[in-house]
Amino acid sequence: MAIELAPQGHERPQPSLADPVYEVSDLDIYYGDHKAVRDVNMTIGRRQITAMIGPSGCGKSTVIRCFNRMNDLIPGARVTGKVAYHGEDLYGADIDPIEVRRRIGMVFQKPNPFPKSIYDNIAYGPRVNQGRKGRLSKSATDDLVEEALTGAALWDEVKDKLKNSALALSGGQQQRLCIARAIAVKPEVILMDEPCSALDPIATAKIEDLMVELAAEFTIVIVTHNMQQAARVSDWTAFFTAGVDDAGVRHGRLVEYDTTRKIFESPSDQRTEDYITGRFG
Ligand SMILES: Nc1ncnc2c1ncn2[C@@H]1O[C@H](COP(=O)(O)OP(=O)(O)OP(=O)(O)O)[C@@H](O)[C@H]1O
Repeated sequence: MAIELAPQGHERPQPSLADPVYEVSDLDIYYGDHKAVRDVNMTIGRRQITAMIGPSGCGKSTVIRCFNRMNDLIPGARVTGKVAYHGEDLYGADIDPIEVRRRIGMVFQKPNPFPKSIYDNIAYGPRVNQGRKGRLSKSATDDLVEEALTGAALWDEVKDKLKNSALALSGGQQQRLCIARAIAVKPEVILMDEPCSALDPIATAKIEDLMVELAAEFTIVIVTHNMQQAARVSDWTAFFTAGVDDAGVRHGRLVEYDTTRKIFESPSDQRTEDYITGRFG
């Protein structure tokens, strides 16, 4: 299978971890007594696009949910090891997980707009964040809505129907709306868990282009089942797999993490090579 790396028009700077956003060390993640993922060590760089790939059940979603403490919402989920965010322990006692989730945006597999107008979907987050500082003025809100929809490459398609229900948009438009809603609160990081798996190839291509554009401003981590997608858009790729230990227990683990070029052109680990060449998974 030929895998195309960064097609024309996707010009990205050289991959760099010089400015780390996350430093993950010896991370193990449990659901109850089951250690679902073990020994994750990786650094995620600012304004890099980092893809997490691997066969079903290897723990990609479990790991990405640790990057904004979404796992806290799953009963029995807990972590050991460290997820440092700008050097600070994201799981430290003084860290407010709600604030974490406000600062680190997330886009899910299935577009999930609120059952509100397009405008209100975008205005909601900035209005909540404004909170006690008083109401956001109409013109400031209008500006924020336009800026976020433009940033998510949706403005031209919706600018004449901002009061219409978001649920009337196509799936691809809804997903771009969800991205606009995420960027409206000006996060530093956007986590995307299989953001294109419910979309057709044209809508997928638009989201891929958008990811590359957004990476000029945001740090992006994406889980994808689609290796071609990882190869096309990401700067760094983490390959996970699941294996059974001596006690017969199945754990997900990070096999190899490197630049996307290295992972797809000359992986160091045989398991990575088998996966990307389609011999496994
Ligand atoms: N909410 C949960 N409660 C208990 N176990 C879970 C939960 N979510 C995931 N797991 C387990 O954790 C392991 C990793 O699952 P996870 O969904 O993170 O893998 P994945 O690589 O994202 O899979 P997929 O590609 O199929 O989405 C699996 O063994 C799964 O059964």
